[in-house]
Amino acid sequence: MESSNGTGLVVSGDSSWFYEQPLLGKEDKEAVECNMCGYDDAGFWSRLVFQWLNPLFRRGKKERLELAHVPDIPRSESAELASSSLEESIRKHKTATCCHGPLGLSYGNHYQLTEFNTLASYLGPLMIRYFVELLANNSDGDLTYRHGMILALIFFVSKTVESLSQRHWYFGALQIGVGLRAAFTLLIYKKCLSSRSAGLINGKIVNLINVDVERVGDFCSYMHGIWLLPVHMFLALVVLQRNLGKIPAMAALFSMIVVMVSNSPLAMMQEKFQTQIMQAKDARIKATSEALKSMRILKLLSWEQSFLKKILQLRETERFWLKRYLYTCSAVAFLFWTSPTLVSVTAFGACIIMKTSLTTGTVLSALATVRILQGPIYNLPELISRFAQTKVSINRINEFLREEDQKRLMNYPTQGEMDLAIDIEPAEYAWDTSDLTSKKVSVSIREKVKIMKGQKVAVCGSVGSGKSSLICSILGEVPRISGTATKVTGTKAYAPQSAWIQTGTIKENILFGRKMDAGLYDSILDACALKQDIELWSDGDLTVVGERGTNLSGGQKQRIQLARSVYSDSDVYFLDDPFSAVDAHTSTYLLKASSSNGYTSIVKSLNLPCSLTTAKTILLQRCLMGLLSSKTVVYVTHQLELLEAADHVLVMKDGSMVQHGKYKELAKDIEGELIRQVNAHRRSIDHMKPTAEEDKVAPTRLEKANRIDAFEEKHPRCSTDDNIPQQMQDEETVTGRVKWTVYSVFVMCAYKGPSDTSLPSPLPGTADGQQLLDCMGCQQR
Ligand SMILES: Nc1ncnc2c1ncn2[C@@H]1O[C@H](COP(=O)(O)OP(=O)(O)OP(=O)(O)O)[C@@H](O)[C@H]1O
Repeated sequence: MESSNGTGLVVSGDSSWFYEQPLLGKEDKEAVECNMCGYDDAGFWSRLVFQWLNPLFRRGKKERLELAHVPDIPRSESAELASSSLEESIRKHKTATCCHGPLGLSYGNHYQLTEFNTLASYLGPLMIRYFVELLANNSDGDLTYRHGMILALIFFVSKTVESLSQRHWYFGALQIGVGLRAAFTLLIYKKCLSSRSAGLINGKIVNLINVDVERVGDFCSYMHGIWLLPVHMFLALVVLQRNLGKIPAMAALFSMIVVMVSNSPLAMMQEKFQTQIMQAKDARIKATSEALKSMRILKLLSWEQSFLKKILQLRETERFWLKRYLYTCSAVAFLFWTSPTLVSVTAFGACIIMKTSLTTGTVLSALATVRILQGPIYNLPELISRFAQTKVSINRINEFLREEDQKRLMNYPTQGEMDLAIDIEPAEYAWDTSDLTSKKVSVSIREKVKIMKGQKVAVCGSVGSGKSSLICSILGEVPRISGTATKVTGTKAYAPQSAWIQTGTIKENILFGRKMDAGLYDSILDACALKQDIELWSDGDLTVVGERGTNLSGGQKQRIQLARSVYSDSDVYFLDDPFSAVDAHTSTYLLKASSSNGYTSIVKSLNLPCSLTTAKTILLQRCLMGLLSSKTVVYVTHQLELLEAADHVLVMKDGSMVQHGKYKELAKDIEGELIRQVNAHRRSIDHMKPTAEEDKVAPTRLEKANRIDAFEEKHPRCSTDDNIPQQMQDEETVTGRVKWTVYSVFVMCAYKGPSDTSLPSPLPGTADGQQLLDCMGCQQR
């Protein structure tokens, strides 16, 4: 059994899940050819020295590299494979913290690589002493020559092993990181499709993918740092003890610990400033996107200046924290670059006190050892903080992946219920379940309601009475806090009140990955009153809509979304006031069309005062009686004239379903909520109706519609839809080197002139100078 929604994402009811990404571009032939020559075909040597990348570099030398030129990911590294093994592992261990499980083999190789790298890196400092002593001895002879050659060979082999193992270690870490990122992203994506309350956690999902998954992936590059630090310290102590003796080695160890400890508060400050920066950034991005989204309204109301002021204020706050963060970074960098000097001074100081004799060989060996230790010492606080952050992220992902699935709520008809489409059970639902002690019930259903296949169910109620929430509850989007879940049999299509449009052509948005059926497509365009819009655009249904349909009117978006839902050919339809945003132009067209194709009787019988209301009613009527006549449809409507035609009416008041049944039965209860609403609706219609005198002078609605239409035909520019940009403008990209003027403008803007440019990095510069002086001093000695 299969379930789909208005977004076109199709979910199968069995254990296999599949996804449609209809708007993704197709790969070009050249790209496919180029992708053949990748990592997969590479032999041992090619992989060892990364020779398989050479064709790409050669191409990059000749022309600008495009994404299509980058070799494809090998099958063994594909997201599908990674996610299925991760899923399997999570199923076995019942937690996402076991994410290393499926990647165990790669981790095993990794440990060996890091061990090789660490051991090889200390061979150099250990051998320097012998090499210098050999050169200082100056005694010639075959033995010295042979010793020299052996030492040189050891240096060469150790450096080669160190370099290759380090490259493969980093490459492997990135591979694991990217694999984990892809696997987790796919799992979260799958979970979004099956999750019971995806609507509520949209922001959370974005954070899970953007922040948490990213963090887990990044941690792979750092994960060995924690266990490697003691190994580094042990090896360094061994080398120092051999060269300088026990006490200077202990003094060096002490100063290493001091550097690490003094690094910690700085790392904590960095973390705190980073949090503040992120909060300030969130606030600025929120305000900026709000302003950009409503730019037209801002301009119409001349609010540009006040919004600009608000955004500048937020930028100032962000800059404030960024400045502090960068100063802390400078202090950390200072500590990083001076730590070898501090450790060497302590070690050599201890040597002087202990009167240990120092030779050029021992000094150079000790300096090289301390230099290697610099990285692990510096990285420790960051490693600890990353470890903690990654643990939090994995827990968050774990929690999300363990949430209840929609799949479990899907029900299959039993033998006696073959004709049952929706079985609404008494239950309570709440949008916000964060505070369970004072939970506010959003939807309350007190009685069972059985809806049979093919029935049309109208949901009515005043504004904010919970009609949309009821639909979402039936769909399982609102968390259930008590009672039994509603069962929906068959595939579902949902058209929400606020339309969702994806960037692409109108046609792609309607088909949404399904095969083209010209007859059905045409009849859907007609039923959803989209034909006249498509005729207006020069590219017809191939017109590209902007991001989230920015160049479409609200009514057009709603009708495209409805067309998509109808095209999905589902069993049960949930339409949430699908024509709430019908525009005047469409209503004019519909009224005109209805007078010529048999809908005049409907128009007259409804006796509605306003062309918009009439148009909405006709549209809904056309959809329900036409294309969806054999389907089960639950629709929210404010057109109470249509309630009589519905097989079942659900009446909502203050979040509760207060009445349900056939219209005629409900209408008998003159004290009931339905009659109260119908009367209020009639009163508002009467209020809008012209008086008898006005009627004499006023033209009929159809005449009026025809006049408007004639005017629009004469003056096409006045049409609401005519000024839609026909094509999305392609983003302008410039290629080549960044010009020096760009750097100079940046320097001038950022630091108010070149004189200030050295400000952010004077300390590391000093440290470098110190290092240089140190080495020179050593040479002198
Ligand atoms: N996604 C949501 N998250 C949290 N609360 C929501 C959400 N959607 C609706 N609500 C709340 O549920 C209540 C009922 O809103 P709902 O949209 O269901 O009413 P409605 O009858 O459909 O209104 P309208 O006629 O304007 O469409 C409101 O108080 C609203 O704030």
